[in-house]
Amino acid sequence: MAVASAGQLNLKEAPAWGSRSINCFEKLEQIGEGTYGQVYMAREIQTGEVVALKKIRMDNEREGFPITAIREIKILKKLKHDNVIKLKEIVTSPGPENDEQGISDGNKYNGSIYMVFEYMDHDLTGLSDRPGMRFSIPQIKCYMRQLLTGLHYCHINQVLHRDIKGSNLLIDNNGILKLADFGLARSFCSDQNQSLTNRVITLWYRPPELLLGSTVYGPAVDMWSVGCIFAELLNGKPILPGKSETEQLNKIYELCGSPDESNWPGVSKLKFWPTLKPQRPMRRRVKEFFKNFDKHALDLLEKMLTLDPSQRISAKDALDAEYFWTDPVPCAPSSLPTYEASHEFQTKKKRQQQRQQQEELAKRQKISHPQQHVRLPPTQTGPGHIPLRPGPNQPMPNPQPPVPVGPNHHYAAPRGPGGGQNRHPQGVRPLHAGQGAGYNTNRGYGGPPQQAGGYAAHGMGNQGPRGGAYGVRGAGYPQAGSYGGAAGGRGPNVGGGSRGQPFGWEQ
Ligand SMILES: Nc1ncnc2c1ncn2[C@@H]1O[C@H](COP(=O)(O)OP(=O)(O)OP(=O)(O)O)[C@@H](O)[C@H]1O
Repeated sequence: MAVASAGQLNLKEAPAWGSRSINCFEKLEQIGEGTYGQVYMAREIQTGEVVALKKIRMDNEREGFPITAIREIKILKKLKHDNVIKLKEIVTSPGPENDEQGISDGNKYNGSIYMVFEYMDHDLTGLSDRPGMRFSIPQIKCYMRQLLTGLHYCHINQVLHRDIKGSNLLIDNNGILKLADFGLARSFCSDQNQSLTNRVITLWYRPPELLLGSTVYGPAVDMWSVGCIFAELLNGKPILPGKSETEQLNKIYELCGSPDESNWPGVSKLKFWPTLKPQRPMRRRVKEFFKNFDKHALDLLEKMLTLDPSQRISAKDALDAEYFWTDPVPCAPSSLPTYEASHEFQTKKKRQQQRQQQEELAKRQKISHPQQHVRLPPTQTGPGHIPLRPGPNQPMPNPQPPVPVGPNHHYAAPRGPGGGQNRHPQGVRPLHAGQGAGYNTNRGYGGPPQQAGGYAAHGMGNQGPRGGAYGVRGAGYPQAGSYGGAAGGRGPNVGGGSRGQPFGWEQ
């Protein structure tokens, strides 16, 4: 697997704009709806190849072509890795287009522009939300390792993703996971304290340094999000589903303890410290909240959810963590089961329809408790396998739900070496407001409601640094147990990346 050396990217080179028309493709169905525009599954007429078309929304753009799209194209043209989505080409439509209802897309620039991507069968959120879906521990390890491998590649190529969340992690039916949606990504210089906006990353996955107003930062911001995804996979639902930035920080304090100058030197100098600092000292309770996670999973999680970004584990070091090297080791992607296509947009739509039907039924029956959406924790068996009977390590109900994630939440029980459990939600996207903060890492790399607070919500081979082979599947693990929490959908993109705005000034 290609791991590019630092400096390999030339982000200044203009992307090669496609000369082909959208008419070379036949749209099959809509699979995504983002701040950016719609995403369609489509077929290339000549070759029959199935692709994903992402339409670049122009209607909000007072300043011409959106800078986020320019960044995404430039960055994706240069990133070439099995765990990063491949941008195949750009195509244009000759004139204004109509949607399925025949309504004009309102594009004052007449033509539309589409990014053509390789098609991926699922996103992690859509896959997780499939009814009855449960991941196995080797499967979670497999996804986590691919996520870290792709992110490590981005970081050594001086690209920050800045919107890691389940719906931006695409998975195909060969078990390959790819990082997607580079609309908020930025190139960064590890040796310069460039100021970047702190209004990035979907709220639930946003690290404390950004919430506290830091504008000089680096790869550690993505590693916080990875920690949230990891815990969510093991936990069965999002771990920090804040509804506002203040609530988000409070949830972080409750879980990770209160930051202070002793555990995070410099924290009290951050812009929003005076208003958003913890109201009382709180102790770190990660181990307590997730006591059913196995030891190696917890060790790694602790290092990802480290408050001080300069002490947070890097993607490279995470790949070396014992977690990935103890049984059950990550399974090979090709050994994972295949699933019917599942994208967040579709699973959400299906859920909405189901809810409506249930509400109607309840109205008719004068009962008002429509069923909540439930996510299941991981199994302890092989990938994708649903045991018929719970095993001895069935997850125990948490006596006191640690993180305010929802009613009836049960955590999966610890299992043998290396186990975890999982599942998750989503968040909101920040608007780029403005600048960035410092990032002081000692490390090698240069080191969610959906909108809140005025933001627009809106290979494998995958070997880690140790290069080991995939191996053992975790056969014979006991089932992780039932998971009762309501998944609560994907959270607010509160303050996530600012996509729907004029962007020229955003960092
Ligand atoms: N290459 C692809 N293959 C299959 N599905 C895709 C692909 N790219 C995107 N999608 C689907 O479309 C959704 C939205 O895509 P993307 O995140 O790139 O758009 P966006 O406008 O930036 O959305 P958001 O504002 O939610 O981040 C994804 O979550 C995924 O379900």
